This record gives sequence, structure tokens and C-alpha cells, in this order.
Amino acid sequence: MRLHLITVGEPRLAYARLGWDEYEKRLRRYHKVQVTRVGGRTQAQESEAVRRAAGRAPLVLLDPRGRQFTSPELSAYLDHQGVGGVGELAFAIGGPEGHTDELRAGAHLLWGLGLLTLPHDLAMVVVLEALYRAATISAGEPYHR
Ligand SMILES: C[S@@+](CC[C@H](N)C(=O)[O-])C[C@H]1O[C@@H](n2cnc3c(N)ncnc32)[C@H](O)[C@@H]1O
Repeated sequence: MRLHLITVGEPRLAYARLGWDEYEKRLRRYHKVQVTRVGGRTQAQESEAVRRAAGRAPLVLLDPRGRQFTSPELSAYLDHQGVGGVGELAFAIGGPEGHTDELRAGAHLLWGLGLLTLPHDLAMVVVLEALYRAATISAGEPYHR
């Protein structure tokens, strides 16, 4: 499956860069991964850049108010999208103000990692690890306990 990871900005802190690189490398064993960093001076510009980067791929927006998944549920969701769906998904992590209401209204899914607001850097690492964990579940491998 093709997973397009779109982030507003880059991981800035050292731990987040290390975490991103590690889980991106692991995730590439299971999926075709594309990474796009976008920017903008305003929330509206950031969301427009996310929309353009996603193109025609169904867009999953990371949003604290979104649907929460267990890891097996996330694995099943990705399997469904990969096998029964279009075979690609775009995931977008927003900037300091999050995504605009307009972008949220047009999204395929809002995905919440929990009710806490995470810093942008940490959210990036959690998303990648969650996608990697889901991939190992789908593959029947023992990483997930
Ligand atoms: C600092 S947060 C922005 C918070 C913003 N006030 C909002 O409500 O979206 C930066 C980005 O990290 C991601 N993020 C942070 N916490 C999250 C959570 N609990 N679930 C999903 N995504 C989260 C979102 O993509 C968000 O746009």
C-alpha cells in the first residue's frame, strides 16, 4: 500500500528526528512510503498546502477530536483500505493551530491519538510507530504485544 505522510514543518527536536527516521525506515519494509513537508504563514495556507500535497489520495487528518483506534483496529482499517479500497492513503499532521474546519470537513477520516494535545514533534513519532505496529499486526509478526 502507498502511505503518503504529510507534515506541516519538520521534526525539530533531536529525539523526534531520531524517532521519525527509525520508524520511517521500519515502515518502508511493509509499505511504499512518501514523505512531504509543507509550510505556510497561516493556518489556511498550511491546510491548503496539505490538500494540494494529498492530491487524490483519501486524506486522514491527525486531529485530537478524531476517531481513536486500538492497534488491531488500525491494522484492520489499513488492510481494508489497502485490499478493498484505493490502495493509498495520505496522513497529515498539522501545525500549531491544527487543520482548518474546511480541510477537516473534506477529509476521509479524522484520526485521534488520544484526548491530550501532543506537540507536533511527538505526534509525528507516535503516528509512524502506530502505522509500523499496525503493519506488523497485519503481517502476523510478534512486535505487537
Ligand atoms: C500542537 S498540535 C495542534 C493542536 C491544535 N490546537 C488542534 O486542536 O489541532 C499539532 C498537530 O499535532 C497533531 N496532534 C496533536 N495531538 C494530537 C492527538 N491527540 N491526536 C491526533 N493528532 C494530534 C495534529 O495533527 C495537530 O494538528
